Amino acid sequence: MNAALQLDSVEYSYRRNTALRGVSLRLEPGEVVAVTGASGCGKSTLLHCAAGILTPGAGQVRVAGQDLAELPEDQRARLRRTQIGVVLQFGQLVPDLPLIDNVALPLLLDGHDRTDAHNSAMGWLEQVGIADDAHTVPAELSGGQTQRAAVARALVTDPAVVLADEPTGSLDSRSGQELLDVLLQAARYRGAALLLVTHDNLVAASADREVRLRDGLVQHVVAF
Ligand SMILES: Nc1ncnc2c1ncn2[C@@H]1O[C@H](COP(=O)(O)OP(=O)(O)OP(=O)(O)O)[C@@H](O)[C@H]1O
Repeated sequence: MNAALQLDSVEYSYRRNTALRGVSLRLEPGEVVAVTGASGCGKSTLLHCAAGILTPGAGQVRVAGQDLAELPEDQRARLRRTQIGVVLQFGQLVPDLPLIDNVALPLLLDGHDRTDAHNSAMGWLEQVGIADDAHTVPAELSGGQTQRAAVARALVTDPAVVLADEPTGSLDSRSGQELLDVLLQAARYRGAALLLVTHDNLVAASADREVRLRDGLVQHVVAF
């Protein structure tokens, strides 16, 4: 069976600054992997390569069996839109759009009917516990609420892979734990593979495996 996400010998350099030196990683559907390591070791670069935001200088990234580099641009964009959900530290929601529209956006961009998209968005807002805020704009909500909406938006297309870069980093510990629970439950419930970049040992311990990077290489892997 295809891995949900597979990285083979991925290298990436920012001009002369080499951030990844050949990282390989495989996530099965439903698996949760934490990527840890000191600041600057390459965690975010790894996540951005997995998301197709950055193109590796060498190596391969496969999502649901498809090599991102081999797809024509329009198919790659569609794969990214439908099979990869991304949650960043500060939700990245559209500020002027009510939550329901923010969450429905990936479906609308993919050509779904407006009513269906809104129904799915509402279902996800319920699942992450903020259905009452569906018609509120992000600026009027707390960081914890907007991050929940970001999780809903990342999952609304039923992606094969969810990539989260310090998703709890802007939250106090209680809101952070609640958000993590929402993310873990949602990913496991749907069978999405979850790659979680974190500095936090407690967050890492909630994963199935911890992949520790050092200077752009996998230093070691811990299975929990
Ligand atoms: N846009 C950029 N231009 C040049 N160098 C960069 C850029 N982004 C990251 N780097 C460098 O690449 C290396 C890896 O950075 P990256 O952000 O992936 O690390 P990180 O482990 O996510 O760090 P942090 O935990 O601080 O977020 C670092 O040396 C960093 O300085």
